[in-house]
Amino acid sequence: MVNQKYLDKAETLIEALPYIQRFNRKIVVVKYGGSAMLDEELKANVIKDVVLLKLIGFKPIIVHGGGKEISRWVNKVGMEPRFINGLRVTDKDTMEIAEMVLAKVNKELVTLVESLGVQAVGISGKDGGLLQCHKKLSNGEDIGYVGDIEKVNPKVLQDLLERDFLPIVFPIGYDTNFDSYNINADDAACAIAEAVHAEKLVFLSDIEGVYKDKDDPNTLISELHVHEAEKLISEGYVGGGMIPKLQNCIDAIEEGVNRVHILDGRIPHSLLLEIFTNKGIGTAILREDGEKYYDEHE
Ligand SMILES: Nc1ncnc2c1ncn2[C@@H]1O[C@H](COP(=O)(O)OP(=O)(O)O)[C@@H](O)[C@H]1O
Ligand SMILES: CC(=O)N[C@@H](CCC(=O)OP(=O)(O)O)C(=O)O
Repeated sequence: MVNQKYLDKAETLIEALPYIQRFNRKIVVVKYGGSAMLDEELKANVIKDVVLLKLIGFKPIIVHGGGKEISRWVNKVGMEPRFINGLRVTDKDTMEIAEMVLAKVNKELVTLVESLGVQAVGISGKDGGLLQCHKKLSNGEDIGYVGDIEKVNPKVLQDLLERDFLPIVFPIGYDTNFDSYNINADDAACAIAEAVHAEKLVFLSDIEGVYKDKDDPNTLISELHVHEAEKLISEGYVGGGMIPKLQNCIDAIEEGVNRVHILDGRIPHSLLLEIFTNKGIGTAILREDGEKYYDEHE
């Protein structure tokens, strides 16, 4: 008699079959940032998940941040990190630090992927003219070299995917004068997902998902249609970094990305759990005609 433990394993693999079929050769953009980047074990788990997606035939692209690491280095040189509406005030020195730190983080991620036997190429938004931007103002205020993405040239990503590399992107771009700009990583992930017509965009965040009441973790919302997400923003149910994150989710859906998800990057393997099971973790943002699964089935 075969041990039940092994039968359960086989069952788990079979359960994943429809999801593997659905996403075969499809592009999945994973935004990786926040605290999940600071913990080495979590980082290794996230990278293993993405490598697994790649090896079973998905086409993942990682877009990463590293805001906390940038702040650490800004502090190290005796400066004080400053944010306005979730965006880093970026003077020339901060710009230099941000680019250096993100490039370092980028190569660490490339190394992790390569060590698992998958070929990765780390690039910034400057490479191949991927992210062209102009200065972004915050409510009319100049906050330095912060970029608003104007144009995405996805050719470099398409070429890398075509040749079976796993692209890993960090959010620095330039304007038409070739001045460097620091771009919010959520904005970069959203713009890239739209430009490559991703099937799915996943934000690995520092929180479970979107709460109806931002101070009450018992109010996690599993699924949101675009108009409901807009209402949460306009009626003040979401605040802080969740406002631009949710707005990016709405934009991605409106620009044709099929599924957008906010997941808790602190939960080990949250990415795999979301893609391969119907356990419904985090918050899914759905097109208006997208059927809600959990309301209807649970
Ligand atoms: N309704 C809400 N639901 C969830 N998070 C919220 C809500 N309103 C405000 N937030 C805040 O938004 C934060 C997530 O945005 P952000 O810090 O930019 O994420 P990350 O750094 O992971 O990209 C949460 O940690 C939380 O403090
Ligand atoms: C303009 C701006 O704020 N850029 C971000 C870029 C990194 C980022 O977004 O990192 P997380 O995703 O880890 O927050 C910053 O300097 O922190």
